[in-house]
Amino acid sequence: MMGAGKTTVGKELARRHKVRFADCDHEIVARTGVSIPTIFEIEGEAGFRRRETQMIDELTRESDIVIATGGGVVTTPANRALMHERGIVIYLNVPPQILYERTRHDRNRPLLQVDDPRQRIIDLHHQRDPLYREVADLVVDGGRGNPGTMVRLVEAALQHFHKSPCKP
Ligand SMILES: Nc1ncnc2c1ncn2[C@@H]1O[C@H](COP(=O)(O)OP(=O)(O)O)[C@@H](O)[C@H]1O
Ligand SMILES: O=C(O)C1=C[C@@H](OP(=O)(O)O)[C@@H](O)[C@H](O)C1
Ligand SMILES: [Mg+2]
Repeated sequence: MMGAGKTTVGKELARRHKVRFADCDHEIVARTGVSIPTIFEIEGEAGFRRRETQMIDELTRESDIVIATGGGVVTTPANRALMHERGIVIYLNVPPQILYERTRHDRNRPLLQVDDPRQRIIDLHHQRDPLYREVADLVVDGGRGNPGTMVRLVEAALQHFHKSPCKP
């Protein structure tokens, strides 16, 4: 979910393991030359989702990479299939109240620019939680732990996890 720490934790995880890090949103911004809110404004959420699917397809072809997705990536079935087939998918599960506290001052997430962002987060979390669980290989529960703690929880979960390579 937005505010779970995908960008922060993913970057640190990649740094510690000396592999490339890519943030799907940042890659889209770099390619289009405009911000996420501007893409939503001009092309709507549907336009953003098309760009997101294109980027997930590109990034998941790479090896030795940690990819932070945007929180809405799971709403597109094609993305769920690509992630599941090509990667080890980690769901950072963080309670809505903490997600709200972390995102309340940020203006860069168009879906939260509403009258009641706290309720919006509760609703999105409720809708998406089953999808996150469907696609995830690992669920890491995080709440008050700092980013370093989250990175170590992810590493511990990965240590005991082995996924067979995908079939051609
Ligand atoms: N474990 C954590 N503890 C405290 N703050 C965090 C933690 N993880 C992320 N943050 C902060 O929360 C905000 C959102 O984090 P971010 O990595 O952008 O989340 P996401 O990419 O999942 O939306 C940032 O300000 C970040 O510094
Ligand atoms: O949850 C979502 O639908 C979104 C999450 C955002 O990324 P973060 O999860 O990194 O905030 C970004 O992709 C866009 O604003 C939409
Ligand atoms: Mg992010």
